[in-house]
Order: sequence, then C-alpha cells, then structure tokens
Amino acid sequence: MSSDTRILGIEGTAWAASAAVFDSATDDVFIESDAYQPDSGGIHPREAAEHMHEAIPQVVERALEHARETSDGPADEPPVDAVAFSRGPGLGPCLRTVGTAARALSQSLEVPLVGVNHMVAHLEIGRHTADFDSPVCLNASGANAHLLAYRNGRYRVLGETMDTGVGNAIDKFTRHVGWSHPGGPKVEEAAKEGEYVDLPYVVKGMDFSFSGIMSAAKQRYDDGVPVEDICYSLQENVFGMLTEVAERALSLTGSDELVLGGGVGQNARLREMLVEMCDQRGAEFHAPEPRFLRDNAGMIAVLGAKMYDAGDTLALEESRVNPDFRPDQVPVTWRADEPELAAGRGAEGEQQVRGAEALVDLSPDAGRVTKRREAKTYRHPELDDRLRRERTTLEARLTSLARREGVPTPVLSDVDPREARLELEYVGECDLRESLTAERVRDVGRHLARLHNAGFVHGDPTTRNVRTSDRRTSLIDFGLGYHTDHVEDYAMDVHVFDQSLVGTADDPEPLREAVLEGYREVGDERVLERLEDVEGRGRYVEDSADDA
Ligand SMILES: C[C@@H](O)[C@H](NC(=O)OP(=O)(O)OC[C@H]1O[C@@H](n2cnc3c(N)ncnc32)[C@H](O)[C@@H]1O)C(=O)O
Ligand SMILES: Nc1ncnc2c1ncn2[C@@H]1O[C@H](COP(=O)(O)OP(=O)(O)OP(=O)(O)O)[C@@H](O)[C@H]1O
Ligand SMILES: [Fe+2]
Repeated sequence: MSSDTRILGIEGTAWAASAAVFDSATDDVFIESDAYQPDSGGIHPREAAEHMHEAIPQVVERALEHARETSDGPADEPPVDAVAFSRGPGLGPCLRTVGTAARALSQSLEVPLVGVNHMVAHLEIGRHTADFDSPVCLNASGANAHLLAYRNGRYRVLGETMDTGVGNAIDKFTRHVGWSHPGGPKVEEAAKEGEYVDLPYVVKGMDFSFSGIMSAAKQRYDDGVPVEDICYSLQENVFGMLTEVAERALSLTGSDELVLGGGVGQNARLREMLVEMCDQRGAEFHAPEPRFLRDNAGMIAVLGAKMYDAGDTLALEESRVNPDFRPDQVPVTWRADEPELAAGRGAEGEQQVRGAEALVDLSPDAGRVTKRREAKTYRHPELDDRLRRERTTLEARLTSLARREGVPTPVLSDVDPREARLELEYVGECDLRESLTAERVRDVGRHLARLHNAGFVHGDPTTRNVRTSDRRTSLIDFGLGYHTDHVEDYAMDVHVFDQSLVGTADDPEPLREAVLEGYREVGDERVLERLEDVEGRGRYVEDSADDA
C-alpha cells in the first residue's frame, strides 16, 4: 500500500448505516455508525432503506469532518483520495440508496469511486488486522455463511450454507419465541443457563444447512423444552458445524491460518470453538475486534484503499449495485502474490497424517492404515461421541458397500465404533490433490454415479478423499456418507467434489467438465440437471423479514 492513502468508506447493505475514514499511513480507522432497529419482526427492506436515506448523510458528514480535522494536505484539496462503497450483496433498496450517495460524493469531492464487495471486505479486514498472508476465512454473518480461500486471482467459495445465513437462521428462531431483533446476542445470553438437548447436525463436505436444525429447534420450543436448553444446543450444533467445516477447509487447502468475519463472529462461544480447533491442529486463529466484525464501513474503507492503490476504481456508468454480488465474482486486483498450496503428502514420507477429522497411521509397506477419529474438544462431548461413533460405523459400512458396486475402496480389516477406530487397506500412491488429471477426475465422476445408482452418497468427495495410482482411482473416507434416494443429495455430492476442484486445481475448468463426462456415462441425467440448480441457487441475501 502506498505511504498515505485516505479513503472514505460507506456501508449500508442491510442494517448498519455507516461511514468511515481509513488512513493507511497511521492505520487509523474512524467509524461512525447508526443502526436500524426494526419495531417488530426482522429487517424490513423498505424501512431499512428509509433508515439509510436519513442516516447516511449524517454519518458521512461526521466521517468527513474527522477526515478534514486529521488531514495535513492543503485546505482546498479533498480530504480523502476516493469514496469506497458496498456494492453488494445486500438488500436492493438499501444498496441503491447508498450507491446514490456514494456517486454524489465522488462527484462533489472530485475523487474516484471504488466498488467493494461486502463479503470480501468481511474477509479482508481480518487479513489486514491479523497480518496473515493467505488465510482461510470463515464468514459468519447475518445473511451469509461461507468459507473462502484465495486461489488464482479469486476468493474461492470452498463451502457455504445451502439455505439461510447463520445469523438469519438464529434470528428466525428468536422471532418464533417472540424476542426482538437481532436474536444472536439474546441466544448467546440465554445459552449460559442451558443444558444440551439433541438437535440435527448437518454438514455435507464443506457445505452445511441450517433449515433442519431450525425447524427442530422451533418444534422443541413448542413442545415445552426450556428455551435456554434450546439456545445452548443451537449454539453447540450450529457453531460446531461451522468449526468443523473450517477445519476441513484448513485441511484441504493446507493453510494454517484462519480468520473470522461477520456479525455472528462476535459470539464468544463460536470464537472459543475456533480457537480450540486451531490450537488442536497447530493453526493460527484471528478474529478482528467486534467493531470490524459486525457490518461497518471501516472494512469497506480498508479494502477500498487496497483496491484504490491497485487502480481498481469504478467509472460512474458502471457503478450499479448488485444485490447478489458473490465473493468469487470479484477479480482480486490488490494481491500480487500467489501463495503456494502447502505441500501435501507425497508418495512416501510421513507415517502419520492429520486429516480434518482423524489421525491416520500409515504403513504402506505392510499395506495397512489405522484411522482414529480423535475427540474434538471444541464440541460438546455428547455430540462429539455421537458423531464419531456414527461416522466410524458408516465409514465401515459404506466403504464395503461401495466396493460391491465396483468402486475401488480400501478393504476393511477391523472396526471399533466405541474407540472410533478403523483398520483399512493402504490404497493408491498419492492423493488426487497431488495427481490431478482429467482421466482420474472422470473416474471419480463414474464412481460417484455408481454410488448414487446404489442409493447412497459419499458425503465428502474432495481431492483429498481420492487416492490414485497408475492402475486405479480409489475413494476413501466415507464417514459423511448416507443412504438416500433424493436426486438433490446426489447433486450435492457432485457439487461438493466440484467445489473441491475449484478450491485446489490451478486450472479447474477442464477438470470440472471431466467429472460431468464421467458421471454422464454411468449416472442419471436428472442429477446433472439438478446440479445446475444447486449451483445457481440464490443462497445469499434473502429478505430477512420473509417470515416475520
Ligand atoms: C450482506 C450484509 O448485509 C449482511 N450483513 C449482516 O448480516 O450483518 P452482520 O453485522 O454481519 O451480522 C448480523 C447478524 O449477527 C448476529 N449477531 C450479532 N451478535 C451476535 C452474537 N453475539 N451471537 C450470535 N449472533 C450475533 C445477529 O443476530 C445478526 O443475525 C452479511 O454480511 O451477510
Ligand atoms: N486407506 C488409505 N490408503 C492410503 N492413504 C490413506 C488411506 N486412508 C487415509 N489415507 C491418507 O490419510 C489422509 C487422511 O485420511 P482421511 O481422509 O480418511 O481422514 P479424515 O480425517 O477423515 O480427513 P478429511 O476429513 O480431512 O478428509 C488421506 O487424505 C490420505 O492421504
Ligand atoms: Fe455483513
């Protein structure tokens, strides 16, 4: 970053009318915010936009005042170098109000306009304050929940919610019990008095879904289960899921840095779980201070400065807002570096591997592998026991079932569910991640189709859960698999593999094509049709007042 860049940031995607000034010379971030508080129910887009209309000019004025007071340039020069604003994702009416304000300011101050993706800003503020090089980022905000990692000029979505954002999910539960918006802090408070009750827990590779757990939580409440028990268990399961997928993303990318972003990141229990998970696997964790976690213009100004320095400004006529702006649509102009993927395990070498879930002892010479799912201390012990036992049993069963369907998998020699331990045949020479070719990926497409034709899914098909040799391509690690006859589940399975290609391959496009080719040879065309649906799903930014 150049020695002194000063940026005015404006944020107004949903509830926070906020303006900020970032000064790169001092690293100082001045933030002025005015929150919209709905009288009842969730966020009403039109009311929120009215709030923006009233509050934005005031917070901007305060920020500019600060910029003028702290500027040492000539009085007739503008106090900032550019105006950065949230272009999306967010609520359309809010975004348009803020976009209009930003354009007007850029013209009256005669400085360029910078269009910032709000989700990338949630991520970059953590990278900035942690001074990490290439972290995995967990964004846990109201309308979103996803894992991002940088690769080849973009932030790739490694995993995400298949339905609502994590904050919105929690807020819907609190609306059901009659608590005012936002619900997250109230759940956190109530959870302190709670005890664990069983609720669904749904992860699919690095994707996850909240709808099942939220309906179960509402049902429990209607059945008279104490609300503090539900709040406690909601936090344990929902944050346990986020922590698990974050660990899986670290394992897949080989990164040892994790940053947290988004308003739900203010939750102490979520942070505690992430700290513990990172400690356990020797990774570094960073969460920015709360004022940078919840929606704020500071993060917009900080990323705006990086973009401005990279010459990434917007002409007025192309500055339209985008309510569905996805983080992976943003060309990352401000990062020159292309960090190497941490070297994975080669053909020989280490005798013990730490996966996302298990410690795996390898004896290639003896042709044997021992896999033990360690206790995850960040998880509630009851939940942890249940998951490790279930997954070990499933892995044993589905590994054998798959082989009967003609899919190469390790032969199972022993299983002990209570100890969460498996003994398996050593297969392949290296992980697919290190040996990606179109032919092997096509094999995986065929293999997945065979499983689906037999009525089950792998559950976590990634480039680390495929072993390769000159002779064959084998699937391992069936612990997240399950029996199902839903086309949707099959499509998700293919989607998980597709996302892992995007996350780990240098040139994913031909490989993505090859998966589909392989699948098409053996599988049901309807699954591929549904896949397009899954990929195009508008998972972001729903109207949060939809069931208010
Ligand atoms: C697109 C943009 O408008 C959107 N912004 C957003 O969702 O606001 P954010 O400030 O990142 O997050 C708000 C959410 O954060 C939750 N929240 C706040 N404090 C919390 C806490 N202590 N525990 C759990 N959730 C909390 C609230 O309940 C609410 O759902 C987003 O980033 O997805
Ligand atoms: N049967 C096997 N033969 C050869 N190598 C294996 C075998 N099982 C596991 N491995 C090696 O150990 C690594 C971790 O194993 P596995 O994926 O089963 O553990 P995990 O903790 O469930 O991992 P993750 O959840 O990160 O996918 C694999 O990526 C692979 O390199
Ligand atoms: Fe946000």
